[in-house]
Amino acid sequence: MASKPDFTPQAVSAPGKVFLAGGYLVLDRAYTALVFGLDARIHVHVEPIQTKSGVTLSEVIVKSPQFRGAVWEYGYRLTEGDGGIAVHPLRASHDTPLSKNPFIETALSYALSYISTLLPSSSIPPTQISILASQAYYSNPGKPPSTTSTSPFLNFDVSLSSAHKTGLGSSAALVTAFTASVLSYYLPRSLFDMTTPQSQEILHNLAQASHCAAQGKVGSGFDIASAVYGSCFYRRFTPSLLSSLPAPATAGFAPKLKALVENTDAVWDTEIRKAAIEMPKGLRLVMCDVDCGSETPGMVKKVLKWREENQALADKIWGDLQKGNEDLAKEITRIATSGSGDSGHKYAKLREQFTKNRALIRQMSKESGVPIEPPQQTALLDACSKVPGVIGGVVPGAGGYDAIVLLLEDKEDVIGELKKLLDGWKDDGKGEDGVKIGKVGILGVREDMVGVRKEDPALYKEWITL
Ligand SMILES: Nc1ncnc2c1ncn2[C@@H]1O[C@H](COP(=O)(O)OP(=O)(O)O)[C@@H](O)[C@H]1O
Ligand SMILES: C[C@@](O)(CCOP(=O)(O)OP(=O)(O)O)CC(=O)O
Repeated sequence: MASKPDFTPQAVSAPGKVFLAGGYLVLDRAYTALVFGLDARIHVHVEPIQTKSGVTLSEVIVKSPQFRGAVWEYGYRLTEGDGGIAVHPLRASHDTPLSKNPFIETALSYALSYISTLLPSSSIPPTQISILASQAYYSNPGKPPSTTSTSPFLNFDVSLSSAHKTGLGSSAALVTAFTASVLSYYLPRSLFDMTTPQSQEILHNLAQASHCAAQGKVGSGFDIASAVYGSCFYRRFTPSLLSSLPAPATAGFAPKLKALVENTDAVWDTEIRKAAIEMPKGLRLVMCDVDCGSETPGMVKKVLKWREENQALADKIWGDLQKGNEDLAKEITRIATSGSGDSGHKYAKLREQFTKNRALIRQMSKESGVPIEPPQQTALLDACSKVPGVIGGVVPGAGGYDAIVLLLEDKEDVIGELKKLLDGWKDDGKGEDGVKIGKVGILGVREDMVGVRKEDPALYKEWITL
């Protein structure tokens, strides 16, 4: 077995996402989705553990230093019966409560278990891992860590559980960057090199498996796919391909995980088309965070139940939307690759496509009784779409009250006008559901075509305390 001669710090970042088209449809393999990676990233840095006493315990310490009290300590050991590496949370002292982070714990146990199938367990020494996230993932205002700081990361000065998420897919970006940095740290380049398609596939499969396990459900996986590959056209994997995987630390977990990750049985049927999507020069995405107290749990369940009970009508809407989504992607990419025409005319078809797709989403909303594009969001999207230079917009992903995404000309005056509209935006209170939306703010993010990426470990100097 080839193990690494030395362990040098490694760092990897992965992007968040915005789902421009294909929400709900993507849950079914017969349909696809159009998802953009964002320039908001989660970074993970891995280095040898700094022990004061010189005693080496099988321990991994994970810190998220932008948040209060965000430290998780884990013990790990190789289990019998090919169960892989078991990871168990440790208490820093007897009187501190155990703090859980299922995404970290699961990503760690899956990554170490996979590594244990390639290296002897004596080649898995303890490490210290730090997580750093872009401001845009949270709406809490951050502060520089010191007055002389040059770091791009901010201190949120709240606990992670009280931070307010903006919905860019933090757990998927975290699991992807975490898995990639741990594999890059322990494995020699001959076994894992993130720049190769083979290693990206290994990363994708491993991150999908651990993200699903941590979430306790098999989602469509679009958020992991975009964290690994960046902006793409996505068709999901068959959900049952994960069902034969035993739980970590139970007999046979490690070889089954290896076969799944390396796709030995050719079970993965995910389709990721990067070439199908390109952002035209001079256009960009803008995401707006809508302040809204109401949350709508179970939207996905309700939509799927309605679809099951109204197959014929649902098939018609799903089919029309699929065509609309494909046309949208084609038109965006056509403009990106041909680029001709004056700007007013050039975007006419694209504008029309947004309008058509939104009408179908509203039909889906109305028929299923689920507020995917509720009237409050219709009013907001209509007003934004009238700002000169804004081409169109949609409620991203599952929809609801909490966000919109707009495609617009990347010019300061267009953003300026949009900001003016949003600063003065007031819900007219006419929504029959009684939900009133509050302030609407522009998030500091835009699309990014690049997926997972190696970073310079020096970027985190100010955050990594000995
Ligand atoms: N910066 C971070 N540091 C550590 N864990 C994080 C961080 N950001 C997100 N997480 C983990 O991801 C979880 C949020 O995931 P989830 O609820 O699925 O939201 P999202 O839609 O942003 O993915 C958090 O509870 C935490 O476990
Ligand atoms: C409904 C969906 O198709 C899309 C949900 O998209 P969001 O962008 O709303 O995603 P979250 O990160 O889970 O909040 C469900 C899915 O594909 O998993």
